[in-house]
Amino acid sequence: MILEQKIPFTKMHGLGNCYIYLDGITNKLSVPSFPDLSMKVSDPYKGIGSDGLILILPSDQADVKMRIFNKDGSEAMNCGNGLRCVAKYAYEHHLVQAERFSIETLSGNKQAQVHVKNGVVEQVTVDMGEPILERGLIPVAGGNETEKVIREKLIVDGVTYTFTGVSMGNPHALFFVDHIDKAPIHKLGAKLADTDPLFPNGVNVGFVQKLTDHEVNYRVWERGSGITQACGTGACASVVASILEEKVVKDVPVTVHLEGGDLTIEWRSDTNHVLMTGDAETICEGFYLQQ
Ligand SMILES: N[C@@H](CCC[C@H](N)C(=O)O)C(=O)O
Repeated sequence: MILEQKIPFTKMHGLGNCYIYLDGITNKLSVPSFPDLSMKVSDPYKGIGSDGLILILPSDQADVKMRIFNKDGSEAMNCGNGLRCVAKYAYEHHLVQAERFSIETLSGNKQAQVHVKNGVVEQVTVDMGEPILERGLIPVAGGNETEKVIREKLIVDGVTYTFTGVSMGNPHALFFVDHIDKAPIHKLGAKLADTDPLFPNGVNVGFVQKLTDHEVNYRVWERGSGITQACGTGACASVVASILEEKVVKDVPVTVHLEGGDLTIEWRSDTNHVLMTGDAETICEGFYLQQ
C-alpha cells in the first residue's frame, strides 16, 4: 500500500522568481529528502512548478532560518528573492512580531525590514551584508586567491568575453553587454553555470547593461535552475560589479530592471553592506501529496 502524505505549502514569488515555501516552524516536516522534493515540486507538469524549494525553519541564532534548494536539488548558500518572501511570510504568519528581524542563511544572518500597509507586507528591505570579492572565496579558479576578479578574460568557442566575479554568499559572474536583448544568456549560461572548471562551485551567470548612473538592466541564468525571471543576489552582484567596473558609484540607490520587475540596490561605503529593497508576493497555498 502506498501512503500519501499531505505537505502544506505556500507558493511565493519575488519578481517572478518563484519557490515552494514549507513552514517548518508551524508544521513538522517529515520529508525524507529535501533535494528530491525540490526536484519534484519544481516540475511544472508532475509537480507544482517553481524555481526550487525554500524551507522556513526555527533558528538558534536568528529569528527564523531559511534553507534554499535549486530546481536540480542542489542547496544554495543564499537567495535574495527568497529572503524577501521569507520575511513577508514570517511577519504575516506571526512567526515574528517586530518589523525588523533576522534570518539565518548558510551565508550568515541577514537583517530584514518589512514595509507594511494594513497588515500586509508590500516591500521588504534586506541587508545582504558585505560582498565577497576575493578570487579564492567567490570562488574562481586560477590566479592569486586574494585578488579581486575584475574584467577577467574568458574564451568560449573562440569568442573572448570579460566578466567580473562577485559572491553575495553565492557565486556570480557578471558580463556587461551593450544591449540586454543581445546577451548570450543561453550560450554562456549553459556552458558556465554548473560544470565549468573555472567556477569550482558553479556560478550564477548574469548580464548587465548600464542605462544611466542609477539604472541597469540585468538578466540571469541561475546555477541549478537555469533562466529565471529574477535573482536577488544577482541584482546585488550586478550593482557591485557595476561599481567595481566604474559604471556607477557607491551610496547611490540603483534601480535594477529584471525580467520580472525592479529591485533597488545600494552598496554603502559606511558599512560596506549591500541593501536590497523590493516586492514579495504570495501566489497560492495548498497541500502537496507526497508518495
Ligand atoms: N534566485 C536566487 C538565488 C538562488 C540560488 C542560486 N541559484 C545559487 O545556486 O546560488 C536569488 O534571488 O538570489
